[in-house]
Amino acid sequence: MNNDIERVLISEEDIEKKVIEIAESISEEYKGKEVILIGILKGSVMFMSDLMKKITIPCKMDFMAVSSYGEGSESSGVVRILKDLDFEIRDKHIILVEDIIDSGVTLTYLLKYLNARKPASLEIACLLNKKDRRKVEVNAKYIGYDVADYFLVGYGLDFAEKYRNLPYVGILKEEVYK
Ligand SMILES: O=P(O)(O)OC[C@H]1O[C@H](OP(=O)(O)OP(=O)(O)O)[C@H](O)[C@@H]1O
Ligand code: HPA
Ligand SMILES: [Mg+2]
Repeated sequence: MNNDIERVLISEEDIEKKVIEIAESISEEYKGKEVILIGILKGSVMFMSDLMKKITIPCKMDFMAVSSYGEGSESSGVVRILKDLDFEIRDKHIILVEDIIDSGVTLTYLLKYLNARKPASLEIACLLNKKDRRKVEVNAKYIGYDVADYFLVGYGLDFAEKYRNLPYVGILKEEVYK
């Protein structure tokens, strides 16, 4: 598996530091409020669980499953909801937790979908931001790292469902997906 990686872009140690920073900001800024973290399956799973463990205020977790990439390395542009929320989010403070913003299509769709349910607030916490690939603008309150336009895997990110279990974020060798 490691042989398919061109190089490590963000190490396990750096991810951990960044997760702690984001968790501290959230703990401070949402003090006294009830927060629900919504993880977007499956890519957000590692970030979601590490982040939640470092948040020091009471918070709940829920998940949605959507998919737009299928087996490929390019977004199809069509977002499908595979699993909806368990919780009612009206008047709640919501933080959407994502591994990566690429075209922005997934989060734009989700913001619109969730805003229709009238949460008290709706923000985004995302570990990776691939700005140069944006098709639709998305404003995320908490961003871990701005990254260049490489196809990335690890720490939840996959290619054809593989590599999610790598503990770092790495650049996938082009020959693997081209
Ligand atoms: O900004 P975008 O271009 O929409 O891309 C970002 C989304 O794509 C990936 O998910 P994917 O649909 O591949 O599902 P997964 O999380 O199960 O890997 C990633 O986890 C984000 O959710
Ligand atoms: O770089 C990426 N890697 C894996 N999944 C993704 N979904 C959007 N961008 C990426
Ligand atoms: Mg994916």
